Amino acid sequence: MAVAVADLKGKVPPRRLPKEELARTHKAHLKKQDLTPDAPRPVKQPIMEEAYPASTRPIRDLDIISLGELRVETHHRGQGIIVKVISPPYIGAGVVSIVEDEFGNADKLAVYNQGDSSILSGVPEGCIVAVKEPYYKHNGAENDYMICVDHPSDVILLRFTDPIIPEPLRLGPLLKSAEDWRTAGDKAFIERDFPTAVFCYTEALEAADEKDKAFRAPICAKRAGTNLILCRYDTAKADALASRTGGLSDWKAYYSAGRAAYGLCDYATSKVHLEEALKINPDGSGVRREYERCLARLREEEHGKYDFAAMLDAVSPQSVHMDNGSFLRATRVAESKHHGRGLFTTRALKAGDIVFVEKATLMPNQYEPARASAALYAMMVRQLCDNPSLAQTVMQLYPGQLPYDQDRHQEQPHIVDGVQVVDVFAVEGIRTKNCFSAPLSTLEDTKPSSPEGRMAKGLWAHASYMNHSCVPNTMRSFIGDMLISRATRDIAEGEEIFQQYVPVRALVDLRNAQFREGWGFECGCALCGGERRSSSAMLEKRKEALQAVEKACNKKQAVKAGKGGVTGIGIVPDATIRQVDKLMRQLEDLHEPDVYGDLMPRLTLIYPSNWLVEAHRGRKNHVKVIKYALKVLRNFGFNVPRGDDVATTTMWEPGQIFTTSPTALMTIHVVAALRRLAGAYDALDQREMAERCAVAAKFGYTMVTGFENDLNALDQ
Ligand SMILES: C[S@@+](CC[C@H](N)C(=O)[O-])C[C@H]1O[C@@H](n2cnc3c(N)ncnc32)[C@H](O)[C@@H]1O
Repeated sequence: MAVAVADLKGKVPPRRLPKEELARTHKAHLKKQDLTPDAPRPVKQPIMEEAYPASTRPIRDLDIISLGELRVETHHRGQGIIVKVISPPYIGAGVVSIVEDEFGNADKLAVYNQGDSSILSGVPEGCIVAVKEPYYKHNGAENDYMICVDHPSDVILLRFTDPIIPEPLRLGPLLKSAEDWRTAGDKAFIERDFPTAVFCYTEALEAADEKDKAFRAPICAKRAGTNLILCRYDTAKADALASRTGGLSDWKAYYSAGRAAYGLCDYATSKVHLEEALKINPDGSGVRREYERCLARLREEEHGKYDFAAMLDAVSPQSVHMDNGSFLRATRVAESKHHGRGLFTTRALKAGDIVFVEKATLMPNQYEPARASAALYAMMVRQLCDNPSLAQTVMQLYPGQLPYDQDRHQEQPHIVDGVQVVDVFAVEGIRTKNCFSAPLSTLEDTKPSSPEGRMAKGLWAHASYMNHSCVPNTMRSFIGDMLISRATRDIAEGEEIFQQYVPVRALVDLRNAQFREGWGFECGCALCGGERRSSSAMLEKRKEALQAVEKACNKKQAVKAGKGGVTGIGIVPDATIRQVDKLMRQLEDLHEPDVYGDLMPRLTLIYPSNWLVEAHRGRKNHVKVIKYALKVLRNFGFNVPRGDDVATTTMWEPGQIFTTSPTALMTIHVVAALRRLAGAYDALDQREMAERCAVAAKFGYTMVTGFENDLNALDQ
């Protein structure tokens, strides 16, 4: 009779599939395996409800148990297993292999989240691995269980000579000498099997005499080069420096170390190494080129000056990783009164100024919405395993609530048993709380013709310290993997800077539900704080009034208020316009003066006021276009003239709205409204006002797209 799985939790199963049956089924799976080399490997994203911490204990501190002692649905804290892999791998979202312990017990081992740079991404047959604090899982079918490894640092590839390996599993050295391992490494390198090459070079170094510098140095150099190819920059740098002999060829060691530091975006260190290389080899044109490139990055870091137009030219769907440095020095991380840490200015900034420009810490070139999140997660895990210094930066970011304590503020990389500890649940928490969606370029994305939703997901570690506000003082834009943050109003030195995590919903309760759900906070910005003072009866009335006015607008063609701002809606009957106007006035009356005053944004009114701009534009009623475009600006919280009289509306300076509106919300729709104003003033022969509005629109468009651009892009 089958035993209920729930009854087995925490117990050794009474029966497991015998080794022969495991091997037979595995073979059948292997036969069906699709080994198309370029097919994207599915990613097993962690389920946060099942979160458990990565092992942080060295294998030598754990009690080694046999497979026969594994208990179902249990994390074996304080225990570990050592097993030999006795089957080829089945490669899917993870790698499934059959393993055997020293007593001849066999089981299935599923290893997830190993990157391609690791030899364990394929868990080769014959290798001996230790699994630290394993989880033993019921696999669905009767008597079918599996050891599941989510955290990549929980499985360790043991060296064949490691004394921890029990006698029956010992193979003895596979190759006889350090020279043999070096040759095997060279062969693997030529075959482009880089993880195996690194493994063999490591074995060669372990087998070689510690004092034999002449033998060791070239192997270190080869391992450095291989690690550079694998983007394992920390070890590449260490290997490169270890390959120095004090001779003339040391320029190569410094050159490789410089390139590795460049790969880590540590341009100051890169410069130091490249200067050493140039001292030895002043004529090396490759080194000189690399050095010049490094100096250009340092200038960007120092001055924040970029050729954005050239960057835009360089970006393409195939090439999104820009060769640029990050300008971060106008901001710094400090404690925030809103939550944890925040970003603060180190100098006063003017509206429109660059606040910071940051190259993505990690951003995969994946713009398919269905794949973008998984691609970022997989990249984070892989790169963090491969580069401990990067792990140190990323693991300090806010991970949200995990069911266990996680040591985030590490002074040093957390390396145990020679590998960086990577907790995949913490990584996933960090991803969800800190990542941004990024179009290939914001400029392209503002064009009405650009396709919807083509966004990559990325992580910008510095920007991650920014807290949210619904009426923020900065806005972000993208060119490839570069994030550009600009001030939307004047910001004093030492002021906290905020951004909108997502475009905010008009109704205070709906948008806060989204913040609670996505990020676990209630927004305390001026707008949310103010709107919470409205009675719930008033909130309800506004909701109903908004629905009524939206319904009236949508009776005719909806205003396309999408990415490119508002686009035309053709000729709308007078009666509809009158009805929308009336409903909008009713909605306006539901905004209490003591909550909204003259300048607090009234987000529910933006859609109908935009609609009325377009409706009057369709009828060439320029006076009304001006009236409603001014309302759009007012509803975003900008300080603009009130009233219907066009004469009074010639008495204002559109360029100043960005400096006189302390709680305004800057969006592409503001640019669109300024543009409509320019068009209407022009049609009314008020050239100077038209020009001023056009200049203000262009200024706003710089904030939106990150750099100066022609407004005509909005018509494409
Ligand atoms: C990207 S992090 C921002 C940096 C974070 N404050 C820290 O200490 O690392 C996002 C998290 O910050 C918090 N947060 C952001 N904006 C907030 C706000 N306006 N009020 C309260 N908490 C906020 C939320 O917990 C959110 O999940």
